[in-house]
Amino acid sequence: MTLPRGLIVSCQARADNPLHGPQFMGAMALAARDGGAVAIRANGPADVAAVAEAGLKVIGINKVFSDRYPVYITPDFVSAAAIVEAGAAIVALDCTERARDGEHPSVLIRRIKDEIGAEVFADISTFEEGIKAAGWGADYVATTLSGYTEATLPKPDEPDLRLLETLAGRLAVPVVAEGRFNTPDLVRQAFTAGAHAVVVGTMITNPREITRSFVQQGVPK
Ligand SMILES: CC(=O)N[C@H](C=O)[C@@H](O)[C@H](O)[C@H](O)COP(=O)(O)O
Repeated sequence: MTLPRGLIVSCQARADNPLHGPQFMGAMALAARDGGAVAIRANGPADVAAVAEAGLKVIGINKVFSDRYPVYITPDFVSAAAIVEAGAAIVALDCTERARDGEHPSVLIRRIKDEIGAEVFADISTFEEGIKAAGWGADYVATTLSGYTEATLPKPDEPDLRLLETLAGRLAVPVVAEGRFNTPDLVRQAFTAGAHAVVVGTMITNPREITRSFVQQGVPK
C-alpha cells in the first residue's frame, strides 16, 4: 500500500472544457500539491505524464467511451498499460460487473499487478462490488461510481457516506471516498466514516462547474 493518507485531487477536463489539455492539468496538479494534496488522479497518458511532474503519487485512469458498453474508466489492459507507461503507479479502473468489451475486472486486476507491477484502485458503486473487487486483489476500493450505475441511479447531490462506512467497516484494504465530496465538512465526515483518503475533483479543479454553482445558488433570477 503506497497511497498516502490525505486529500487526493482529481485533475480532469474533458475536450469540451476550456481547461482541457496537459498544460492546464499539469498546472492544476502543482497548485493542488502546493495546497497540501497527497496524490493526484488524472485521465489519459498525456495528462498523467503532465501531472506526474508535481512529484506526487499519481492514480491514473484512461477513459475510453464506447457506444456499446457502459464501462469507460480504464476498460481494458491496453488502456491500463498506457497510463502506467506515462507515469502512474496506481491504476484506477471500473470494477463493476457491467458489460464490457473484453476481460473481466478480476482478470484485469491480476494482469495489471503481475504484468506491469502497478497497484489497482477499484472504482465501484455498491457494497457487493466493493467486496468482490477486494477479493479479486484490488489494493484500494473507492466509492467513485456510486450514483452513476443502474443500481445506484438517480444520482443524489450528496456523496455516498453510507457505502463508504459499510465498506470501511468490512474490508482489510484501504477504502477511498470519491464522488461529490464537495466541501471540507464532507471530507471530514469521510475520514470519520473510515476513509483512508478522499478524492475531490469538480469542486477544486473545474472552474466552469464552480462558477455554475455560484450562479445557480447565489445569483438572484
Ligand atoms: C463517475 C466518473 O466518471 N467520475 C470521474 C472519475 O474519474 C470524474 O469525472 C470525477 O470528477 C471524480 O470521480 C471526482 O468526483 P467529483 O468530481 O464528484 O469530486
